Amino acid sequence: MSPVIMLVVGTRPEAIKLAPVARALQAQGLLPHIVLTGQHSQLDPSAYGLAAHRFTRLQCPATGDPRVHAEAVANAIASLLRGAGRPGLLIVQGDTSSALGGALAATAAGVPLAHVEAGLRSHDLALPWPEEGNRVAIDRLSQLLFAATSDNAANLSAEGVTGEVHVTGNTAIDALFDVVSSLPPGSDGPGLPRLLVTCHRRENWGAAFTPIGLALIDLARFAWLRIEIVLHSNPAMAAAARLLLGGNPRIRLLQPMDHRAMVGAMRSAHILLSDSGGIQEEAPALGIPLLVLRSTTERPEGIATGNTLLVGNERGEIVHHVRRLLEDERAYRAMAVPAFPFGDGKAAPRIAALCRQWLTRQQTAEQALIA
Ligand SMILES: CC(=O)N[C@@H]1[C@@H](OP(=O)(O)OP(=O)(O)OC[C@H]2O[C@@H](n3ccc(=O)[nH]c3=O)[C@H](O)[C@@H]2O)O[C@H](CO)[C@@H](O)[C@@H]1O
Repeated sequence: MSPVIMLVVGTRPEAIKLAPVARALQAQGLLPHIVLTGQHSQLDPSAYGLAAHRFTRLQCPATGDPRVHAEAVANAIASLLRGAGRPGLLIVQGDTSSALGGALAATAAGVPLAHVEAGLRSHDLALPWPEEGNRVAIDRLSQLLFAATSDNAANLSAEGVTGEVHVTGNTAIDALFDVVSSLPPGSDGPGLPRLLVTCHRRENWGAAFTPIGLALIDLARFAWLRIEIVLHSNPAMAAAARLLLGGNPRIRLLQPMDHRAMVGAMRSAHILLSDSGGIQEEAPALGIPLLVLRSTTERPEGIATGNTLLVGNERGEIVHHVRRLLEDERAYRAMAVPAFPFGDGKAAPRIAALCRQWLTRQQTAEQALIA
């Protein structure tokens, strides 16, 4: 019987980034077992190709305190691991409380742990919170660490992690390429310049969203600028956006969309304004300038290639940087050259091959012990 590989999925980005890994593991003759934690309760596995695999749904919806949620996920997965079909490897992705819960459960059960998107660091435990602390802890516990970039691997080496580190690229680019190859050619044409916005990070919740919203209202005075904000499944963020922007005829509020529609929307945008981690990886590959609504990032590679720029969440700064890109053709073009610092779209097959090799080595070592 081929080894079972358990993959923990709690949120939309984890589904997007682990679906290519599940497919690649299957191609290696391994058996993916998707564990849906319920952190994003509306997550539909079939929307990401995950329903093709064996999957188990846990009832661990996100809670106000991510530490409480991580513990709930850890307990739920621990009981799974005590049951039949103990996996040869448990894989988590990124930095959510679902990922941390999976890592804690695997470690407690003595199940080997692999981390996809290992080594991302803002080097500030308070920002983003709790993600920076989650990913440091997960990396400390992992036997296999799949770093997207050499910068990420250097972070791991500096921390003296004990697991095996491999630079593989980020599977976000695998997923992006899959989607782009399925989209009709070209975008919806030049049209009016489109500013596409997403905003969901904890540090931009509540009152912190106000300056961002006011900046969009300021920018909406340019009648020739089409502004669209894609709402997030997080009810707090959607409510804040509706309250501040809902009545503005020049700002369209869009419902969360599936990944294919989102990539299509990003590809036809003139400028992206977002606090998203995944969009920081996708924008350079799409060649769409991205202004990041954060004061720090664990993805400095996109800044180094000139595709992304940190603008924070101050009203004046946001307006200034959007206007600069709209009015300064040279500045715009400098940010609009496609670049691939986060990978070549082949990260998932690399990760799957490395998992296969690691399992084979483990089996050989165990047999040698018995012999
Ligand atoms: C601190 C931090 O940065 N943490 C990140 C956070 O993920 P995130 O910030 O990337 O989260 P989002 O922005 O929600 O997702 C983005 C993806 O969703 C697609 N999208 C967007 C809107 C929509 O309507 N439909 C869509 O399909 C979009 O194209 C993109 O691919 O947690 C992940 C898991 O641990 C981490 O990996 C990741 O570091």
